[in-house]
Formats: sequence, C-alpha cells, structure tokens
Amino acid sequence: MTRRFSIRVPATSANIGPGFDVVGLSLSLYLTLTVTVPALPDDTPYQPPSITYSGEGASEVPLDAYKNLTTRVALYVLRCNHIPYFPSHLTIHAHNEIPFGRGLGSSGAAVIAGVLLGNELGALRLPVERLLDFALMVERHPDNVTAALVGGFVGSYLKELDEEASEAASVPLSEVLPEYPPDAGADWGLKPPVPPHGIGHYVRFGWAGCIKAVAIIPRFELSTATAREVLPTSYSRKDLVFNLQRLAVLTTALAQTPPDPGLIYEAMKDRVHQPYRKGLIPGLPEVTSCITPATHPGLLGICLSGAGPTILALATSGFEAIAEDARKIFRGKGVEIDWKVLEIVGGSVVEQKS
Ligand SMILES: Nc1ncnc2c1ncn2[C@@H]1O[C@H](COP(=O)(O)OP(=O)(O)O)[C@@H](O)[C@H]1O
Ligand SMILES: N[C@@H](CCOP(=O)(O)O)C(=O)O
Repeated sequence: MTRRFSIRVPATSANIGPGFDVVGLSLSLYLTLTVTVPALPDDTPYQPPSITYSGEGASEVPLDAYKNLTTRVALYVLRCNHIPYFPSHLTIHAHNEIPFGRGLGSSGAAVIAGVLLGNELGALRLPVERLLDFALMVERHPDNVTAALVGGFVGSYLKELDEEASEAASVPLSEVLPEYPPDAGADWGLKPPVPPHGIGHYVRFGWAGCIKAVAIIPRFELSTATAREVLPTSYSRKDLVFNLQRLAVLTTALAQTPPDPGLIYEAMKDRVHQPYRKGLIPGLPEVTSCITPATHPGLLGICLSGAGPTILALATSGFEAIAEDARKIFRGKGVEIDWKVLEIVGGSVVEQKS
C-alpha cells in the first residue's frame, strides 16, 4: 500500500542571551515535508527520490537527494540501521517558512526533519533519545536540534563520552554525511559512523503562556559557522560567572506569571557570544541596549537569536513598538529588517496520512 506522511519541524531560537549552546526555544515557523512512498511491483526498476521545494531558501537548496541536507541525514540514519538506500520512487515536497542563516535554526530543523524522515522510511521506531544522538552527530551544539525535536523552552548538555565513543562522535561531518553518488546502488562500501548512545540529555523548563517572541530579522544572512569563528576559545571567570548567574535565574523567571521584566531584562544579558558577534551585526549593541522595559512597556528582555543576525525580543505586549524602533536603529546602520510575532510551540510532529 502506498504510504503518505508529513513531518513538521519548528524553527528555534538558541542561547536566549546567557545560555550559549545550552538553551533553545521552539517557535511558530515550520519546515514541513510531505512524503509519499509508493507501493510498486517487485520488478519496477529503482528510481532515486524526487524532491520539490517551496518557500524560504527555494532558490538555493539542492534538490538532489544525495546533496540535500535533509535527505542526506535521512540516508545516514537508514545506513546506520542497515538499510542502504531510499525506497524507490520516493517523493518529498518540502515547504519551508524558516529563513536561512538568520539565527532561527533552519539547519537544525533540516537535520531533525532528516532524522525523522530516516526513522519513518526505515520504520525504525527509534526513541527520542536515539533520534537526538543522530542529530547530534551532524549538528554538534544541542540547543537548536533538541528544541526543534521536543519543543518548548529546553536546556540540554552533551554527555562526556569515553574514549572510544568520543572518537566515534568526532568523525568529520563530511564522513557522517558523504554526498553519496546517485548511481552507486546499494553497495557504497563506506560504513557510516554509528552514533554512540546517549550523547545528549535535556530538560524542558516551564514557560509563561503570555510571553511571545518578536523576531526582528535583518535582510542578510550570517552563517552559524562564520559567527562561531569569531568567538574566543577561553573566557575569564568573571564573564562565565556573569552568564551562569543570569542563566540560572532566567530558566525559572520565564515560567513565572506574571513575568518580571526587572528580573528578566538583566538575566538575558550575555558576555560569552554577543560581544564578539557585534562586528558581524551592525546595530546589535544599540538595539539590545536602547530597547528596554522602561522605554517599551511589555518588553521583558532582548538578545541575539542563535548566532544572529536576528534579534529576539521576549514580550507580553507592545510588539509593534519594539519592532519598529528596532527597525529605526537598524536602518541607521544601513540594515533593513522584517519582523514577526511568534508563539512558543511544541516539538516536531510526524503525521500519517491515509
Ligand atoms: N530546509 C533545508 N533544506 C536543506 N538545507 C537547509 C535547509 N535549511 C537550512 N539548510 C542549510 O543550512 C544553512 C543555514 O544554516 P546555518 O548557517 O546554521 O543558519 P541557521 O541554522 O541559523 O539558519 C543553509 O544555507 C542551507 O545550506
Ligand atoms: N549556540 C549556537 C546556536 C546557533 O543557532 P543558529 O540558529 O544561528 O544556527 C551559536 O550561538 O552558535
């Protein structure tokens, strides 16, 4: 019987100020795959997947299943589970609302979509923890992928692995995700590195339902890799303590009703990544320091979203004033923006269609 299913993965905002590589928030923009696996007579010649794509990134995303990030991740999951190739005549339509390279977790969503696709195509029934292991072999910071998979406001850490497991987990991404040749058939020779078990661990924090996220999205891309290259490799104790103090308070403060702007605004400050990224994002220090709960009633706190360039303002009201004043500051620096008010949503959903 022909199988049809959809996979819907949310956008995410990582860090939320002091929680660099630790916390993530799932947001109401989605990457949605609609998948069909036709039932075919046994003697039908093999045909590789056909991908169509609409929405954000449509002009740049590869439609070759052996080059596309999502399908390469799916094939990696299948191959680690002894299934060497995609089902024949597979069709996938991807519709994407998450802008590329803006700090809203587009690559994390593509990776989670791929892990869930592999899990469905192979009927693997992997538990959430194992799905996360696969995602963490590809995207090494857990904040985006964990929030995209399980949803909500999430904190995660990577387990320290023993020597053998760390070696397996430190395989270069090019080996985890080789660009398999489309005509190579079932016997590619290369054995994929199977992830160690239990790489990532997470907990979901509470979230006060009245808090929404205003995403202020500059009209330029900044790759996460570039925005990580500018970070130092060591920090002063003073700066680490500054962030730890704020993160500890923030994870509970965002669950309280009514939320306290006096507590949250200060708790969303950061000294680990934002100061080093300001050279890549004109207007970043001005937007985060000029828009405050005193000047903008309803604002709780403001930070860089993920690696940027998007700015995330958490607020209970006054969304338009926050975003339009951020627009003025960015415009003064020659940067145009778009903005959206987003909800905090649940995690990825796989739905079988009849
Ligand atoms: N839906 C998708 N399908 C395929 N590739 C994607 C998809 N979404 C993102 N990517 C890849 O991820 C890149 C962006 O990743 P990254 O620099 O980490 O930024 P961010 O995750 O903040 O949007 C894109 O340029 C593209 O190569
Ligand atoms: N902790 C990471 C988060 C990157 O998120 P993205 O949405 O920009 O990919 C970082 O700050 O580098």
